Amino acid sequence: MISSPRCELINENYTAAATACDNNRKGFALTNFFCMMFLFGLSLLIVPSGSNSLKAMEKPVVLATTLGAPGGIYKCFESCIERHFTIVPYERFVQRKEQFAARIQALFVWGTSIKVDRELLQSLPNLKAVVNGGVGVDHLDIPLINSFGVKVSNTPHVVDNATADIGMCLMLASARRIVEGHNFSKFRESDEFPETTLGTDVSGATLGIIGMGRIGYKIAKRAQGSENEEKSVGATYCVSMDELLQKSDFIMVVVNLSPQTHKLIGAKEFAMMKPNSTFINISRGLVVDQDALVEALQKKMIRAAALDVTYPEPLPRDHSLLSMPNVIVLPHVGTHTMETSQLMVKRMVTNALAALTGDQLPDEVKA
Ligand SMILES: O=CC(=O)O
Repeated sequence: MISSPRCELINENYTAAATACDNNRKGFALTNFFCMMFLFGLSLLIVPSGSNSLKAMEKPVVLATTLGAPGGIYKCFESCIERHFTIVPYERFVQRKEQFAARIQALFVWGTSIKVDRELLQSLPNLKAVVNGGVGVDHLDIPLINSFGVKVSNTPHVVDNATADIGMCLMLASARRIVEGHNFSKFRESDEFPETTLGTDVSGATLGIIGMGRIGYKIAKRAQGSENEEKSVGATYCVSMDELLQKSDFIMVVVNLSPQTHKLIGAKEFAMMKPNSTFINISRGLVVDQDALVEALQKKMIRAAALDVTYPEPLPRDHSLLSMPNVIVLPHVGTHTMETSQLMVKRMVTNALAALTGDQLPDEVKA
């Protein structure tokens, strides 16, 4: 077991983790950039549906981008928003800007579904808040948005469990070659599963978590399954990032994207990993040097990779990562459960209402 000075383990604001990150990537002093190793048992070292006109509208008007395809699952959440607001779908806004622009008071965005740039901000003179569904706000230029007198919020806390779950799913699925087995069963070209390689045990393995904020902690809980901060989860703070990379069987990246974490994991880091290790990314694609990841896999410096996030998203169809049987790639669905999405929409509504009444936004993200 390895120990280092105790850090503030649970960071109440996930986004603050980046700010708190050590700027000095060289030598990897991990002051606030929580890095854990576990030995665990798994030992851890619109528009309102009918009307086109806004004349008769009494509720405040918000601009909303669709979650998924237009008319897709986002529809389920409209009623939650429409209880308080009249929704102008972004697609409609684009066609009839002059009709809607002056009335819009809040902008509901999901990740990169819409570019909140100067041009858009200039076109919305009465905008008070950009409410983001999800915790990561790396796609938003907060200083720019704030310079228009517009506040920004995200949805921390409510995404933690779903995101931790996807990390565990990816770890288990990669370790036990679930996707390969599934693809063989469904699409097989011969009747023999190509056991050119075997899976690897999760029980008794060491999981290194890079980014010990709320989500990292939830992952630790799942991996260990017991009770009191790091002790309870069987965690040991690494003295250094190098140590984590060298000793972990599974390395899971959970940091948010910031200038300090951009390409945090690159050739040097992959070179330190064990040949039987599995690399898992549930944060943002740009936290990893993807070319270095491809090379590490091609040269068998690591066993496998499992990614919920890439850059770009989705990857081009001919991207090397997509043709590797030992790589799982998901389309960034870490928070995509019905329950979590519903909680996110509720938080977005709460934040938008606060902005409109001039109250403090409960989840305001400051630059
Ligand atoms: O990617 C998901 C989020 O930022 O919550």
